[in-house]
Parts: sequence; structure tokens; C-alpha cells
Amino acid sequence: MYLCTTEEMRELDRYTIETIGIPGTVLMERAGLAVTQAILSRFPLPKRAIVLIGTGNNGGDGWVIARHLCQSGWEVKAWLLGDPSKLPADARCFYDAYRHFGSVSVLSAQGMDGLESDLEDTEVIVDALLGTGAKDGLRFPIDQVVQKVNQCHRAWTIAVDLPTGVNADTGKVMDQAIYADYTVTFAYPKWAFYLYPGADYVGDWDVVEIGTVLPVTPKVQVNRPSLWDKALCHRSPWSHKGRFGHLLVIGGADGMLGAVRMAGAAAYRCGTGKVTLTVPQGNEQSLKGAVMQEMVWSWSGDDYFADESSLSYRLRSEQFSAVVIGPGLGRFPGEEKWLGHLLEQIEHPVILDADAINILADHPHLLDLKIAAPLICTPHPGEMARLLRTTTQDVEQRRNEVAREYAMSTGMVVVLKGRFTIIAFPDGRQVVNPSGHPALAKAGSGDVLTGMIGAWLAQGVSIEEAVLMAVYLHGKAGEHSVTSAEQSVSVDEILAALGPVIQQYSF
Ligand SMILES: NC(=O)C1=CN([C@@H]2O[C@H](COP(=O)(O)OP(=O)(O)OC[C@H]3O[C@@H](n4cnc5c(N)ncnc54)[C@H](OP(=O)(O)O)[C@@H]3O)[C@@H](O)[C@H]2O)[C@@H](O)CC1
Ligand SMILES: Nc1ncnc2c1ncn2[C@@H]1O[C@H](COP(=O)(O)OP(=O)(O)O)[C@@H](O)[C@H]1O
Ligand SMILES: [K+]
Repeated sequence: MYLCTTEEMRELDRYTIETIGIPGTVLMERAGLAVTQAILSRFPLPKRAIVLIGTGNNGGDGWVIARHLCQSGWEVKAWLLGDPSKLPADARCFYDAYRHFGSVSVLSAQGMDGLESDLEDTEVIVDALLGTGAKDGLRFPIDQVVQKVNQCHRAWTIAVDLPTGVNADTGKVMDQAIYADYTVTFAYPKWAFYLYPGADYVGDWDVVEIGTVLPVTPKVQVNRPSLWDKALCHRSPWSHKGRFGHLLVIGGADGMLGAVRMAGAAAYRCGTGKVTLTVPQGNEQSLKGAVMQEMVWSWSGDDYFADESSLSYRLRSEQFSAVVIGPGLGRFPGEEKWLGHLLEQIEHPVILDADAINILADHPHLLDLKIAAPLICTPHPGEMARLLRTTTQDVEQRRNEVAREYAMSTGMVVVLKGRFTIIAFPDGRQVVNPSGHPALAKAGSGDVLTGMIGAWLAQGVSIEEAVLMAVYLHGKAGEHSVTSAEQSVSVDEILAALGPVIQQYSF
């Protein structure tokens, strides 16, 4: 499934109508009918509905809905918020058609009394005020009506295409917006459904196909198993550990050994043949006591000298197929030179997480080095803000934009974590991830994700498939692990959920 911007929606509209030759009224009728069907499937018996109608094409869909509801025996109040003489042609056509079935109230500048009493009495509110053509800053009287609608707690509110007041591309709210219980959107989901705070306003939502055609492939996709499930095949009976890669996890400073343990455990759960954890000198004994399968080494901050115990030497002598740098890494003198030296040596995919990201944030010129390894970074919004030298709030308000720009400017694959993790590729493509659960909002779950990405990279899965698969299944494991109170879910339970979740998507 792709996701479309308003610009792409306009192009889709234009192409379908002008090039393909499908009249706009056909699309509008299909759009309105699809929303009506959603309403009728929830309320099979006739109810009282208010249809709030704007002066654009979103309002056009509203006229279609009002007519179909009347024909289904509903008691419909159609309220137009604007001047009927200014309706665009398609909307006017359905305004005229509707008037054979019901009357229209036009909101006057004098007052809202009539509309207010209708709102108090209604069971269903249809928001057909503004859709993808909305511009910033709700104007009078729409602003007032939005406020009144949100005070109607007894009615069920359905938004046509998009709740009024939500910006489709940014998810921002124009001062206020309608809190919909359900949204029926046309052709493709919009960014607002995956961004804060817009996603809180759309309620449950569905996409309906109305016969539109987009001439170009959109740049944004929604993550789904068909993008990567071919990489999740069962093992041949002749398998041996050497076929499933060797992942090196570098991190685990004092007090943060758990981070490398969790990444390593996740990597094993996702099928890696061998996992080596390497922690600062002095910590290896404690770690050895705490792990079962993983091999353990140590490293030191001045490790770039090539003696036989150094990381550099071992990177050259061992056959690692992917490297994770960062879980519990900590900060230390000489970190910049240390990380630069590692990056210059590794040829296999490298995942930069946690403090490796913080080191990079303080020393961005590290990316100017001659680095052969494909780089993947997995920042949470705070780390992303450090990379960009901005605030977390700024990152959260422009998640899609910052992830795309950073991936394009650095050549890294960026996994911007959060409620809907965004994966951005250096060529400008993006994938937004729908799975996940607030149970994952807990220290340690990021380490599990890093281990999962490393696991599939180590096994030779392509970068795109490995990242998308890991992010999706990590979210699913979060969902799956909630068997009682969501706040009580432990990282062990998330790890334990990986088996059943992977099983579900393996063929
Ligand atoms: N794409 C498709 O294939 C299909 C699209 N379809 C539908 O068309 C919708 C897009 O229609 P659209 O482009 O006419 O825009 P729309 O959302 O009605 O808004 C424009 C109107 O709102 C007004 N207005 C704007 N901002 C405002 C504000 N802040 N505060 C107050 N008023 C504001 C603006 O007034 P103006 O600024 O022009 O004075 C104008 O009157 C789309 O969401 C979908 O539902 C389907 O019918 C079938 C196929
Ligand atoms: N509310 C949420 N909904 C879905 N996923 C979430 C939510 N909160 C956190 N996560 C996921 O949990 C992980 C947390 O990672 P991070 O913040 O780096 O934690 P850690 O302390 O383990 O490094 C990320 O993959 C993030 O997407
Ligand atoms: K709407």
C-alpha cells in the first residue's frame, strides 16, 4: 500500500479526469457511496444524521452521502457552510440532485442556534467540510462548527477523506480539528494518519478505491509483509550455523551491559548463526556470566592499534557479516577516532545505534571518511534531534521530512523510531510502519530492534528487506507480548514473542 501527498492526490485527480476521461462526478458518486456504505454497515437501521458540507469537492461528497442516506430512510439534516452559488461544478451537480430528496440549511452569519440544536439531537455526524484542499487556519464559521462538533459526545462522527482541520501532509492541526471516530479516505492513506497529532483525530480508518489512477509511483509506502516475507523462509534440513551469518555487537559500557545482551538475544531469536558481543575491557567477565550462546570479547577506547586483541585485528580476521555499534556503548575519550577507524575498516552493513549515533552527532565529519560499509542508523526522536542539532519537538513535528532529508544527505538508511517508525532511504523513498504498541515504550526495546535488523543483515537479507522486516516484526512482537497489563510487558516477553510472530509470517 502506498501513501499519497495532497500534491499527488491532485495529480491523480487531474490524470484520472483529464487523461483517462473518467468524469469527476463518477469519482464523487463512488466516493460518497463508499462513505454511505461504511455508515450503513455500522448502522443497518435508519438513524438521524447531520451532514456538514463545505464549499469544495469534499462538500461534493457530502451531497452524495446526504442523498444516499435519505434514500436509505435516514432522517438527514444537510448543513452547507458557505455560499451555494460558489459551489464547483461537480459539487453543484450533487447539490441539485440532493435537493430532490431533502432540504438544505445554510449557516448564516447571524448565528449557530439552528445547527447547535440539530447537533444536540443527532446520532451521526458526517464531516464533509474540508478534505485535501484545506489551507491553513480554519476560517469562520468552520472553526466554530468544529468546536461544536467536538462537544457532541453522544454522536458518532465520520470524516470524509480527512477530518476537517487536519493537514493531510503534515498531520498538524489548524488550531482545532474534528475528532472523528472513523475516517473513510479515498485511494490512498495520507501522511496525517501516521503523524502526530493528526493520527489522533482520524479515529479508525479505511481506504476505499474509487477508480482513480496515479500516473507515477508514489515515493512513500506503508510497511507490509509482502515487501519482505520472501526473505523469511524455513530452513533446509541440511542447515548449519555457518549459513546464518555472524553478527558482531559492539557496546556494553559500565552499567549498560544489558543493551548488548538484549541485542544479542534478539539476533539469536531471529536466526543468526553466530553472535559475538564485545564490551569495554573489564566488563567481559560480568557479561560472560550473563549470556548463554553469545561469544564475548572486550575492546578498549584506543583499540585502533592492530595488536591481536584489538577490535581492528579481529574485524579483519573473523568473518562477520554485519556489525552493530552502539547499544550501551557509552562515551569515552578518543571515541571519535575510535569510531572513525572502525567505520573505515568494516565492509559489511553497519547499524549505528544509541551512543554511536550520539558520537556521530558530535562529530558529523565522520561521514566524510572513506566508508565502504552500507550504514543504517536507528535514532529515536531525541537522537535524531542531536544529529540535526534541533529539538526533539521539531523532529516530532516534521518526522517524515527530517528522516527523508537526513537519509538523502548522508546516504544512510534512517530508521526514525516512534509510534509509527519511518524508514527513509537515500534515494528519497520512505516506508512508514504501521505495527507497534506503547508496551514497547521501555528501555531495551530499541536494543531488541537493533539486534533484529543486525540478525537479518548478518544472514544476507538485503538491507531494505532486513530493515523493513525487523521494524514490522518488532512492532508485531510488541503487540503480541501484551497479554495482560501493557505497562508490565518486559523485554523478555518481547523477545519471547519473536518466535510466534516470525512463525506467522514465514512460509
Ligand atoms: N482526489 C480525488 O480523486 C477525489 C477527491 N474528492 C474529494 O475532493 C476533496 C478535495 O476537494 P477540493 O480540492 O475541492 O478541496 P476541499 O477539501 O473541499 O477544500 C476546498 C474548499 O474549502 C475551502 N477552504 C480551504 N481551506 C479552508 C479553511 N482553512 N477554512 C475554511 N475554508 C477553507 C475552500 O474555500 P476557498 O479557499 O476556495 O475560498 C474550498 O471551498 C477530497 O478531500 C475528496 O473529499 C472526491 O470527491 C472524489 C475524487
Ligand atoms: N508508543 C509506541 N508505539 C509503538 N512503538 C513504540 C512506542 N514507543 C516506543 N516504541 C518502539 O520501541 C523502540 C524504543 O526504542 P528506543 O527509544 O531507542 O529505546 P531503547 O531505550 O531500548 O534504546 C522503538 O523501536 C520504538 O519505535
Ligand atoms: K472532511
